[in-house]
Amino acid sequence: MTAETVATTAPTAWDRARTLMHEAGRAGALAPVEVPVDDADGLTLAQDLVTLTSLPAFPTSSVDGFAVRGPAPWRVVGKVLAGNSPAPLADDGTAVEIATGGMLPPGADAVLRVEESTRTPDGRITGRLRETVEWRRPGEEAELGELLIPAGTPVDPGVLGLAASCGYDTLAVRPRPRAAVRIFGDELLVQGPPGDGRVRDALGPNVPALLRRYGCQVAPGAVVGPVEDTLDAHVAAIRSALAEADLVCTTGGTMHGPVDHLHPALAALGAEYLVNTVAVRPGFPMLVARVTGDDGRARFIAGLPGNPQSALVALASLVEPLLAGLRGRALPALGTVRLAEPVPGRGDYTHLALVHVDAASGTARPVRHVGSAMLRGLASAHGFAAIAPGTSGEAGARVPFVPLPLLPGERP
Ligand SMILES: Nc1nc2c(c(=O)[nH]1)N[C@H]1C(S)=C(S)[C@@H](COP(=O)(O)OP(=O)(O)OC[C@H]3O[C@@H](n4cnc5c(N)ncnc54)[C@H](O)[C@@H]3O)O[C@H]1N2
Ligand code: MOO
Repeated sequence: MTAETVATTAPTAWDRARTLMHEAGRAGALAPVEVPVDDADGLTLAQDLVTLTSLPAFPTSSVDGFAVRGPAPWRVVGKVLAGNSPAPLADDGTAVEIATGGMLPPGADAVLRVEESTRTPDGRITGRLRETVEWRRPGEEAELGELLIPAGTPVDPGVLGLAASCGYDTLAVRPRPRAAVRIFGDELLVQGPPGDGRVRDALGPNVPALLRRYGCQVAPGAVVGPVEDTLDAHVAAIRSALAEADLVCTTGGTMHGPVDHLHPALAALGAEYLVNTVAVRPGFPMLVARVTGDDGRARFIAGLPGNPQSALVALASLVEPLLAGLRGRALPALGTVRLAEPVPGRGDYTHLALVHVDAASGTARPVRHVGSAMLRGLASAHGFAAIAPGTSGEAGARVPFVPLPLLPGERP
């Protein structure tokens, strides 16, 4: 389907559109790069994390005390701190003082806790050994060569720590996709209150912030708008964005009004539609197209509708799965919520209804102010409850849930 085809094609079913986007992203997944472990947070593993040593790599005391050999009492013959490589304990009745994390000397057969030790009159130590083992044996956590985490897993601080602890200096990861944003609409103001037919650009601040939360890098200068409402200006704006980005998000102009130039601009750029309209409300005229660069690599253009809530629906429905694919990640799984109140369906379309989720009970309640031109409901919601085509959401029903990319502590 080329961009000459006007939107007379049937809209793609919403769940199908998510899968299509993820597949297209995977087909164009960004090439892996090798980065220092410290720089990998938030990226995606492009290699299996296989441990380079046993964990622990050597037997380590798990308490401060004495590593002993044979029966009590013991003569203290040395000291082992964490980081030392100790000499063997050669004789029964000897011990070394040992710190937590210290390597157990060969020959030691138990560790006595310092607080459970006493001195004998001749200066030896004695005490009753616990039944439990007071050191960690090599390989207890992982054996050398064991697969700890598979490629495709998001890297988070836990993964970083594990990678370092089992010997990695660098990791092969898929980088953050580079995103650019082009805002269309001559009616938009970029400062001051709206009035006299002009509205404030809400998407210039909103879309780049969301793209970052979906894992993109958005360079300074990568957000441009409002772009003049002419076809030439649209083509030039998208072309300059394609030169610097893996994903270009445009806002507005997805319909076929007198100043909606997106479709003709895509045709002029030789773009190929992957999805052109989706059977979802709000957000129906959303689209994603692909162009192949001179370097043979695919780049993507996501046409987000101008109505602000619809733009966000398009990000959550198409762009998030596309980015997951580009980053080498799995299609984000949808959780579910239980509806606290009925939510109407939207006929043949999926209805994405903004809801507030009660953290304790997991139940979802529709928020108010949810017109597609509104942002008030969005700013108080946790995500969208998805009401399938041909159904309506009954109170008590469990339905799929598309979360907004919120951080811990937001929207308590
Ligand atoms: N004849 C029809 N008209 C419309 C239909 C339809 O089916 N038939 N669908 C409506 C739907 S649904 C949507 S969604 C919008 C999509 O329109 P566009 O993507 O072409 O967007 P615009 O026309 O440029 O703008 C729509 C609306 O949003 C405001 N807007 C645009 N950009 C911003 C921004 N950055 N910040 C804040 N507000 C913005 C703009 O002023 C308009 O009010 O089309 C319907 N029309
Ligand atoms: O897609 Mo439009 O969302 O209903 O405003």
